[in-house]
Amino acid sequence: MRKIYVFDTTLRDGEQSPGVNLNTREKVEMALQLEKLKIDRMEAGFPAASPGDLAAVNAVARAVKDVTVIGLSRSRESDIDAVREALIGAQDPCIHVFLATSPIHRKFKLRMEKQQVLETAQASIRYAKKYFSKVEFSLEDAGRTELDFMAEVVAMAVREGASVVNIPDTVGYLYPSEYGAIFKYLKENVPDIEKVQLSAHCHNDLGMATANTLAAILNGADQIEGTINGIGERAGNTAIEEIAMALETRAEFFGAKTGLALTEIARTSRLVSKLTGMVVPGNKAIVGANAFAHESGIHQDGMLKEKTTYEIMTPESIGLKESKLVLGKHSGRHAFREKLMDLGYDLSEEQVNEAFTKFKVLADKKKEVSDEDLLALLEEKLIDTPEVFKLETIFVAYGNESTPTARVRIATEDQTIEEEAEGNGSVDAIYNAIDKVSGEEVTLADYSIKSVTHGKDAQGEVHVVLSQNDVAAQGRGLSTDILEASARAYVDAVNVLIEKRKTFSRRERATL
Ligand SMILES: CC(=O)SCCNC(=O)CCNC(=O)[C@H](O)C(C)(C)COP(=O)(O)OP(=O)(O)OC[C@H]1O[C@@H](n2cnc3c(N)ncnc32)[C@H](O)[C@@H]1OP(=O)(O)O
Ligand SMILES: CC(C)C(=O)C(=O)O
Ligand SMILES: [Mg+2]
Repeated sequence: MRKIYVFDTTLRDGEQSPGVNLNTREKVEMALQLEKLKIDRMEAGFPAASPGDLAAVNAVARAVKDVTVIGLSRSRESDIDAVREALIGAQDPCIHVFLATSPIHRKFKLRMEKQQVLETAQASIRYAKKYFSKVEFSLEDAGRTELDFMAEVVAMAVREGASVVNIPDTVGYLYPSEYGAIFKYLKENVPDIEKVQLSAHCHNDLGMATANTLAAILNGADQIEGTINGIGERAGNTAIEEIAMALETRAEFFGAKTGLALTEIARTSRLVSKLTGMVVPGNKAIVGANAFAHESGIHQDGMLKEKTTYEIMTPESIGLKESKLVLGKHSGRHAFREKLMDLGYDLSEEQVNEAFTKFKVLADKKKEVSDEDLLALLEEKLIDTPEVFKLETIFVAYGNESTPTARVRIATEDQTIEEEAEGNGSVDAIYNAIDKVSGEEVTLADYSIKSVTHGKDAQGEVHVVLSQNDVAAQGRGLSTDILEASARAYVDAVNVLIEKRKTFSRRERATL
């Protein structure tokens, strides 16, 4: 299998993303992660840009051990000197010199004729070769350069001893077959072309950076340049993770692979996003949050039966834990039942159907139904919580100069129990009395009350959350009297808690 060298320019072209500015510490942190990803070459910055960038490139050069560290330079001696200074201490230094070759850039930007471009590039490669054994030369805007002139410049770079010649589609203008054809043309028309590695460097202005880079590989490119998450100037650069996974997933088609440690992809992507502040879109290939998430019922059913029905690569292969089945309005019963099992609810067919109907009503109102939504849905008597305790009566004695006292009568399956207790307030007294009846040791984790109708006789709804060890349960009580609503909510939560405890121990037994 042919090896494709990976030239990462996250720290240089990636940093050219508007609004991104990495300090030395951040560049070093990223460089060390890129080293773990096992990229071959790393462009750490543009030392002539500022003293800060020069220092950052130097810090990276000294920090990484197993990667070639590269500094970018215009075709000017002063820029080359800046790279020399920046790469002091690098284990394997390389300089990247560039000059634009297209008619538009020659005429308007450089104000140079073809001959002048050729001579300037030649002089800079010669100067760079005095100090570096590895020199990469880029023909900026090669994509819009006349083929014969491009071949002339590439031939000169080969003669001058460049180790890599890069053919950038600087403005993301080309279509894959056109870009691929350039590599084929150079291979066939430039003498001694085998003495250099040919490199592909694409931008994503028309969304074709990945396709163009793959076309270059199919036509003999030895190296690809890109960034993690595809960040970079304007619409960004080729996303390295997309190339690596395309080659991996379609190895039989491309016959080439990178040497990347693929399981470091997700971690590297998260770090780049964190340090640059550039959020990865959910639908971004490979590293977007939805890249391994499935929402629709037919897909989820397929996934549950056989993952390869809807996944061409595994989340594990890029260092993620597992695929996600997201519950939403397009989901079906298979995924719904699976989720209930995950949450510890082993329900009958009839109960699942009842819960599923209510879930669809909720899913119509919400974009995504979370685990918490489902738990609330289930606890709202979607499963019949058996009433272990049934509140029959309460009596409360309260005076502002006496200790509140409550008496409750509660029925169980085979008896009726009455208990009395005092408390700091009326609700506290009621809850102490209920605790005496149930014998459960619980903590009141939350208590809230709201009126659900209007007027003086409004109904009050009390919501409580009780906890016991790792189990939490919610209860609701409704009454025109808030003390009764409080008592009902508490008894309801105790019943839910007892039922949940049973479910959890069933599940634990099942996993033993
Ligand atoms: C396609 C790419 O991504 S190329 C890399 C782009 N990255 C950057 O530009 C980031 C770093 N750049 C900078 O910090 C600044 O532009 C600097 C320090 C390099 C130069 O700043 P200044 O000297 O103020 O020049 P400025 O940026 O305004 O103009 C660029 C000059 O370089 C010239 N130039 C552009 N490319 C090259 C080149 N490859 N070789 C030689 N000269 C070049 C331009 O023609 C222009 O020259 P002029 O002043 O004679 O007209
Ligand atoms: C400096 C060069 C290689 C570049 O980034 C481009 O042409 O896009
Ligand atoms: Mg670029």
